[in-house]
Amino acid sequence: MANYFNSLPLREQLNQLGVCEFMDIAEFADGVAALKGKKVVIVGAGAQGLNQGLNLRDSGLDISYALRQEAIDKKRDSWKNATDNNFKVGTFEELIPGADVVVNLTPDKQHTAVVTKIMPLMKQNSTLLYSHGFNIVEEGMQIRKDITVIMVAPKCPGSEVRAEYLRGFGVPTLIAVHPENDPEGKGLEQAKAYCVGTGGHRAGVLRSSFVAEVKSDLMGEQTILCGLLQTGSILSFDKMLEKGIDAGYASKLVQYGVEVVTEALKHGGVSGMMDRLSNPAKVAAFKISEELKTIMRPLFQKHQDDIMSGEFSSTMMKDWANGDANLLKWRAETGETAFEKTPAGDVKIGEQEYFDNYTLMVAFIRAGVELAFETMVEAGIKAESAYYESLHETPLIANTIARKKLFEMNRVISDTAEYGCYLFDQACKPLLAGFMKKVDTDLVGKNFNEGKTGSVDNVELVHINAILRDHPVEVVGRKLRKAMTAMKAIKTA
Ligand SMILES: NC(=O)C1=CN([C@@H]2O[C@H](COP(=O)(O)OP(=O)(O)OC[C@H]3O[C@@H](n4cnc5c(N)ncnc54)[C@H](OP(=O)(O)O)[C@@H]3O)[C@@H](O)[C@H]2O)C=CC1
Ligand SMILES: CC[C@](O)(C(C)=O)C(=O)O
Ligand SMILES: [Mg+2]
Ligand SMILES: [Mg+2]
Repeated sequence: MANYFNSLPLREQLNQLGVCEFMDIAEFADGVAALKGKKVVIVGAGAQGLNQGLNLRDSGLDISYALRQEAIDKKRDSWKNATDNNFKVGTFEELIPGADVVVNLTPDKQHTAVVTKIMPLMKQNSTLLYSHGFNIVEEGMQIRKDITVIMVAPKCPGSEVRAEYLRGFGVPTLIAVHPENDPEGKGLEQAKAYCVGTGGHRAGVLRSSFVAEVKSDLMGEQTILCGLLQTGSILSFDKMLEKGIDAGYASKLVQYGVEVVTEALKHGGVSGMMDRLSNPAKVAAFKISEELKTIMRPLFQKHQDDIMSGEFSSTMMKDWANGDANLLKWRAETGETAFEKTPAGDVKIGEQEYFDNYTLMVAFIRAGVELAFETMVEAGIKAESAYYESLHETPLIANTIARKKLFEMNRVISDTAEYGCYLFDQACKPLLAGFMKKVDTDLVGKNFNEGKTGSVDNVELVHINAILRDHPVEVVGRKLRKAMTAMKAIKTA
């Protein structure tokens, strides 16, 4: 097998990279009809598998789980997830032959092995569904030509796919049909029906391509969504300890601060988040984030370049072949950081205090969101796709850090995302060493406004507000958030 993207002529690469059409909710008027009465068999009952299955069943679809024999024999978590929720569970041999749609929600590193096993069992003209295009695009998996291959990719961790559905909302989703496998032309209707079943149509759906989804998803998860939230959290906590801030306070500020700060992002974009600062703090955060953008831009561009060229995928696949040596090493190192090992203190921190005492995280998030968006767009990814991957998903990842720190984030995201997150973190921390030397407690741990005159140059402030509001991520964001009519605010800590 060879990297599918690299096998395409440049013209077709750009064509598939540029597939991105915001779908009007009226296009989902048929609901789940295209899959009603069909047998949908999910392979894998993990973060995505279980939560998508719960939503799909609640949406009236026939859902069962095909698990590995050993998972059944040893009653592993996947078996417990499925049986505890009263789903029918069977082996590949028992369930795949009768399936109309087989949903592959196993880890990316297992896809080739899993698809090789299940494809011979799949009936003629059935459908294979992915939630990430890595196996098709980066590994170049060839699927039997009578099988329809589609993708429904939630831009969100599995736990939030379920949580937002239960709130009556959903998560932004990319849907796609693999152009090499749509023999009966039914792929798009089935992908739309599946998307309705997960609730994604309520949050916003992009008709995308396998190529566009992979190249944007890998970039978002490695940089702003996971990598920078990890690096920013660890550096912020270490700086507060260095400066003598109480460890319990520091831990709570970092663990819950990213959720509180990004909740403002969710509703008002970058400018909405920045507006929560005092004007003097906003000016400072703007200047700091400009400096952060300058320092980190080459790293963001390297990640995007390596994703486009296939260098990232081949590097990660070498680690797969080496028993996940780096993944496991970096996971262990993260677990040993002071932030991860220090419990949040039993201390009251008001919602506004998270903004006033954590200006640094606001600066990190503005820099990361804009950098990720700018880098994706300059690489040919369309603005709507870049928005979902750089801004909209950030608060949903922050929710996982608030739950149980970086451990929880890295547990619920995919192994692919976890590997990319560590890859970024390993490079970004030393890159920011010089910058962090200048950071003091007014930016992290104490109220920025304390002991300051509070004066602001009005002309400068008007200029900064215009720059923030006119950034392309804000322009596309205002349009997409308008479509998310049912989005619910969450009760933050
Ligand atoms: N995590 C996320 O939030 C997101 C993930 N995705 C994509 O969704 C897919 C699934 O990811 P995710 O939910 O994180 O995966 P998880 O690691 O959470 O779950 C994997 C599931 O697959 C099973 N499994 C593992 N290896 C095999 C195998 N060789 N054969 C059969 N079953 C196997 C596991 O059960 P057991 O080991 O017990 O057999 C488990 O139930 C990936 O393609 C990922 O990129 C997309 C968007 C977000
Ligand atoms: C952000 C990581 C992710 O892409 C996701 C939850 O969307 C993943 O692969 O887990
Ligand atoms: Mg993703
Ligand atoms: Mg991903």
